[in-house]
Formats: sequence, C-alpha cells, structure tokens
Amino acid sequence: MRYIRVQPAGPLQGSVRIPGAKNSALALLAASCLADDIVRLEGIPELDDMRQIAGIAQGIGLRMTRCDNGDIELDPRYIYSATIDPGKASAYRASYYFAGALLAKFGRVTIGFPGGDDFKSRPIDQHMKAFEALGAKVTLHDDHYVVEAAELKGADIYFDMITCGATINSMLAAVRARGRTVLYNAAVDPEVVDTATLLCQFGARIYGAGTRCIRIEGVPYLNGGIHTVIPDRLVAGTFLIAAGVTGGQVTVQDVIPEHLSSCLSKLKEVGVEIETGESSITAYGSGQVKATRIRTAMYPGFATDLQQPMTALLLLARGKSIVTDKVFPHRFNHVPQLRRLGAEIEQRKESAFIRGGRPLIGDWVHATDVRAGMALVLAGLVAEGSTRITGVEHVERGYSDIIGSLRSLGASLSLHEQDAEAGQFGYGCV
Ligand SMILES: CC(=O)N[C@H]1[C@@H](OP(=O)(O)OP(=O)(O)OC[C@H]2O[C@@H](n3ccc(=O)[nH]c3=O)[C@H](O)[C@@H]2O)O[C@H](CO)[C@@H](O)[C@@H]1O
Ligand SMILES: C=C(OP(=O)(O)O)C(=O)O
Repeated sequence: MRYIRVQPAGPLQGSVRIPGAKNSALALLAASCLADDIVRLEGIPELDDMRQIAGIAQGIGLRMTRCDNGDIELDPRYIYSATIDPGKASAYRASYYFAGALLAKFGRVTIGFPGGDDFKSRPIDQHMKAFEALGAKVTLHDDHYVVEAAELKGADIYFDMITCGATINSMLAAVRARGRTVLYNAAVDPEVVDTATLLCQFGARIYGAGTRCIRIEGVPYLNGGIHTVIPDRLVAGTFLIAAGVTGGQVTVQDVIPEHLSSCLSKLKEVGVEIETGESSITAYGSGQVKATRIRTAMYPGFATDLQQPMTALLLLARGKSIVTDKVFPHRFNHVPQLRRLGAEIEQRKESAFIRGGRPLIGDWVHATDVRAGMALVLAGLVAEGSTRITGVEHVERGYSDIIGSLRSLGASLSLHEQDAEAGQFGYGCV
C-alpha cells in the first residue's frame, strides 16, 4: 500500500511552473483522432490518465509517441478500429471524448462507460442527446454503448444544463457533420476554447467557443498541426491555496491568470494577498484566514475542482464557513477524512459546514478522489505530527510530481510504499 506522509514545515516559499491542463489534454488527445494528418501536442502532463489513453491508442491503431522534448506526437492515419475496450474506457473519465471523435470519423463507435472520480452521479445523457440530435443511434449494453450513424447531419442542440464534457464532445461529433450545428447553453470553460482552437487550426469551422452559443460548420477534412495545451488552472489554484494554508508566499508561473479569476477573488476575500503578472500569480498568505461562503458553479464560477482544496484552507479560518457544491452535490468524501484530523466539519445535503480554527492533528486518512486527496495533503501541511494519506493513485491522476513540487517550496512530504505500523494496527485504509 502506498501512502504520502506529510509533516508541517512552516510557510511554503518559492515558485513552481504549472504543467498543461489535464482536462484539456484529455480532450485534445481524443480530438487528434479527427485529423487526417500528424498532430503534435506540446505541454501534455505526465499523468495516469495519459497512460490510459496510450492504452486506448494502441488498441485502435492511433500511433502515439512521447518525444524526447516531452511533446506527444499522434498519427491518426492508421486508426483501424473504433472499438474501445470497456475496461480501458472506464479507467478514467474523459474516455467519452473518443465517442464523439471516432463517431465523427468512422460513423460508429463501441466504447465502455466512463470512469473517473466517483461523485455518485455523473450522467452522460447530454452527450447522448447531442449524438442523437446529429442523427446517431445510441444503444446501451451492460458494460458499453454503441453509437452509430449512416451520416451525421448538423443540428440545433440545447443543453439542459451547462456541461463542459458534453459541449466538447458535441463539438467533436459535429465538426465533420454535414451542415451547421448550433450548441445553445454551451459551457464557456477554457478547455472548450482550447479544443476549438486546436480543431480550427486543423481547418475546422467553429465560431463562438467561449460563449454560450457555438456554431459549427461541418468540414470533410481536417489537417494535422501543432498545438500547446493551456496551463492547468486547477493545479495552479491548488498551489495558491497552499500558500494561504501555510502562511507562505508561492508564485505559480506559466499560467493564464484570467482562468483563475473566481479562485483569486475568493482567496482575496479570505485574506490571501494576490499579485498578478502577465503569466504568473503570487499568493501571500498572512497566517490569518477569514471565514467565508463558497458556492461552486460552472466556469467562470468557482470551480468544483477547487472546492475541496479550498475547504482545507477554510479549516484554518476562525468562525463558520459554508461550502456548497451545486455542480457535484455528493463531492464531500473528504469531509469524514478531515474530521479524522480534528477538523470540525459536517456535511448536510450539498454543503459542508466548517467551524474553523480547531487544531489539526496528523492521522491516517484516505483519498477517495483527486482533489479530496489534495485537500488532505494541504491539511497535512499544517497538522501537528504526521499525516499519512492512502489512495495516492487518485492524487496522481491530477498532479504530476506533487511531492517534488511541494518539496521545492519547502514542504516536508514523502511517498512510501508500505508501512509496518499501518499493517500492525490494520488501519491503513480508512
Ligand atoms: C475530465 C474532465 O474534464 N473532468 C471535469 C469535467 O467533468 P464532467 O465532464 O463529468 O463534468 P460536466 O462539465 O460535464 O458536468 C457539469 C454538470 O453537468 C451534469 N451533467 C453533465 C453531463 C451530462 O450529460 N449530464 C449532466 O447532468 C453533471 O452532473 C454536472 O453537474 O467537468 C467537471 C465540472 O467542471 C470537473 O469537475 C471535472 O474535473
Ligand atoms: C473530477 C476530476 O477529474 P475527472 O473528471 O477526470 O474524474 C478532477 O480533475 O477534479
């Protein structure tokens, strides 16, 4: 059993370079299947989900190579199969992008259901609705679904709620469809814009990405090309929050500050000073944190993916804070784990109620999902004694070399393969 051990080491100090965004990279890699020539992607982070994609690529004949300089080169000209093994598809969330991309290119795709973090309910009905609107037939089986169409035809698609995944997937499916598709109530996330930018560079005709209405004029052919993935706003936000937690000074470099607007506003609200450069942000924690309310929303609202790290910060604020997650109302598996560290925090319905300022004391805790894991790491940075976090594989889904990066800022944490103490007392997994 692997675990991360964290010990308090005072305020974090220094700067970190932010890697490419996981959630954008996952869309861009699948989108590359749509091209009719070689694609080179710069800045794709080294994360477990990318290794899952490499497995999918191998299974369908998509040639995918990590070059010496870290770029990923994809050659989609030899794809011979549009069938993706259910186990591979369910190994991560964004496998659904292969459904849109392969449907558009081959008129048929067989693929397993998506996996990813477990928030009880993560439907993909809007993806299916969009495929059907474009003329496809969707058939659900036990562990996979089949989407097929004799021909995809442009359509008007109105999303019932704002969804980043379905917006991107619909773009992928529509980009080679005959005629015009209009996506209404579309997500405006940077990942949507990044994917549209890549596709337009290849010759797609997508207008309005980044607004609530996206128009796509289908094209029969897409070139290859080179594209650099946007920086990971969620990783950047986590490091800035870490400055607040430890009362330190952390600069994140190579970021697009506008992508973090809602996070920066909240950090300022709770007393973290923020200085923004053209492509960098510095957070100055004062050691004093003010209680607040947070309500997640789709971009540009406060990101659900930063809700859990931010909760760790609010444990330090004297007074009552309330964190409400409207996007994923069950995203609170970190709450009982934080309680093990001494936090006074309670979950009711879609909210966590925090009475901050209680001393945190290290213990064994378990990460159930990527950002829950980071919330535990952040709490561990200020908890007395050692905090040991199992479920490391979840943290690794979203943060490459988190241990190295935090250590470079002065944190004390290490990765362990096993622990006699945990085995002896049998409480390694909580
Ligand atoms: C791989 C990836 O990019 N993951 C991100 C993506 O997840 P994911 O693609 O699952 O999230 P969506 O943006 O699609 O979901 C937004 C909201 O719409 C709902 N919904 C979505 C699709 C659908 O068909 N039906 C439906 O009801 C969801 O339950 C959620 O309440 O966006 C989330 C919200 O920013 C982030 O937390 C995830 O990190
Ligand atoms: C929820 C997340 O990831 P996924 O959608 O891949 O499960 C996340 O990155 O916080």
